[in-house]
Amino acid sequence: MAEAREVLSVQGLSAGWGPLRVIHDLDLIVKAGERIGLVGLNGHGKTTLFYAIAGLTGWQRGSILLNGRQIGRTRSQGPGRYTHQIVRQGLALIPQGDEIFHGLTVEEHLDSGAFTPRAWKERATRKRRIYDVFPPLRKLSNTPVGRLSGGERRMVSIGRGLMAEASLFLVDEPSLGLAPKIGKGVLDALMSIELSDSAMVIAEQNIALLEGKVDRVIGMHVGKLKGGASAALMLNSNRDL
Ligand SMILES: Nc1ncnc2c1ncn2[C@@H]1O[C@H](COP(=O)(O)OP(=O)(O)OP(=O)(O)O)[C@@H](O)[C@H]1O
Repeated sequence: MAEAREVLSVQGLSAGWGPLRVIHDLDLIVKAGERIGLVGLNGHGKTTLFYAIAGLTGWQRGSILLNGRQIGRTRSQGPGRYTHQIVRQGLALIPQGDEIFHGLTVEEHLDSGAFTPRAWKERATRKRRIYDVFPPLRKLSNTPVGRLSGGERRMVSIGRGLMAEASLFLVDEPSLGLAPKIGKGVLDALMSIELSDSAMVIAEQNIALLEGKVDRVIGMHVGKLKGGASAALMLNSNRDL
C-alpha cells in the first residue's frame, strides 16, 4: 500500500510571544487520515504550537509545510499577516472556548464556516454531516446561539470549523469548561468524523479522553514534543509534583 501523504511537516520550529520563547526547535509530521492527541499541562505550549502553524504567534522561525507548501515564516512576519493564505491552503483552527456571535442562529454559524466557494456550494451536505456528528444541533438550527447551553455552543463552534474545506483540523481543548459527560460526548463526536484525506490534531489536558481513541498521543512539555506512551507517563508524573 502507498505511504499516506504528509499533510503537515514541521521542522525546527521555534515560536513565542515578544521575548518569550514557548516552542523550542520542534519537529512534527502528521499524515493524511491520522487523528493525533496532543496532551500537556496548562501553559506548556499546545495553543502556541497551533497558533504558530496558523501564523498567529508574535514570532516564529523554522519550516512548516502544509500539503507540501511552505507556510512557515520568519521572525518579523507579524501575527496574522499570512493567516488568510494559510487557511486557504487547507488549515482549520478551532480555537479554545466558544468564539461565536450570540445573535446568529446555529445554521448561520455553520454557513459562516463554509467560506471557500466549493464549501459554500456544498454547504447543505456539509451541514447534514455536522448534524450527524452533533445530533442535538439539528433541532436547534434556527435558534440563536446565545440561547444554547455551554455544550451546545461548543458543538456549534467546532461544527463551524468542520464546515471548512480543510485538510488539517487543529482542535484546541474541545472539552475545556464542559461537564465531564458533555466533554466526553464532544470528544466522541470528534472521533466519529471520517477524515479520509485530511488529518486532525486534538489538544487536550485530559489524556483519558484520548487514549485508545486516537492513532497517536504526543505529549507536550515545556515547548517540546514527547511521543507515545511517554506522554501519559509524563503527564502522570507531572500531576504528582
Ligand atoms: N497571546 C499571547 N500573548 C502572550 N503570551 C502568550 C499568549 N498565548 C500564550 N502565551 C504564553 O505562552 C505560554 C504557553 O501558553 P499556551 O497557551 O501555548 O499553553 P497551552 O499548553 O496551550 O496551555 P492552555 O491549556 O492554557 O492553553 C504561556 O506562558 C502563556 O502565558
